[in-house]
Amino acid sequence: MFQGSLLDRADEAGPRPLSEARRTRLAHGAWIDVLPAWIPGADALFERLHTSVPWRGESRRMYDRVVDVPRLLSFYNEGTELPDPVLDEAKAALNAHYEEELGEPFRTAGLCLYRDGRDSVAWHGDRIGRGARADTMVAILSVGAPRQLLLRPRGGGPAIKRELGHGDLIVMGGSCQRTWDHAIPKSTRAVGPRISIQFRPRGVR
Ligand SMILES: O=C(O)CCC(=O)C(=O)O
Ligand SMILES: [Fe+2]
Repeated sequence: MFQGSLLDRADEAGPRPLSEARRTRLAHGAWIDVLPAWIPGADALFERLHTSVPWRGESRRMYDRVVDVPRLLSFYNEGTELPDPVLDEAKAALNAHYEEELGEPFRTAGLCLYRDGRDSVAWHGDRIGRGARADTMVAILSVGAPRQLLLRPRGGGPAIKRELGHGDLIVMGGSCQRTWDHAIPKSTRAVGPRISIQFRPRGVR
């Protein structure tokens, strides 16, 4: 389906079919699919997103203080144009592969920019919406510097770790958002910027 598409780059291997993603079943009905180096042209995509996305800082109330969220954000709701055609193609490919299992399409895209190792996301599940109650999927495309994604069962138990590298895809599925938490920890090493693109169905945040 990518023939002649924007994801094709003559100088690189073509995009890997999503059927090559490896599924790991986790406890409590959660699973992750991982497909390293999913998209070609990741360098150019990173550069375009880094410069053209209207990145915003956010602050959140934490107990009695207001603190800056340690990353920059940009959210593309359904019905709004994605910031890059490669993201439209990525979403279409994800829907072609996952929509039947998911029961609905991915519709929104949340983008995060981790400027360096001090940026992070704390332990959480995507439970603002339906992910708190129902099985769902969150598909994350990473570009830029590799960072660790940690996952741990909410009820306690050891964490698992996956390095998310340039062009990699991870899909969290099943009960993952309500029975597991995930985090991108800060890194004390010198790391360059990373952009993550999270595709979610309607009503999942
Ligand atoms: O940056 C990532 O890969 C994870 C981001 C995340 O968990 C979120 O925005 O909910
Ligand atoms: Fe998340």
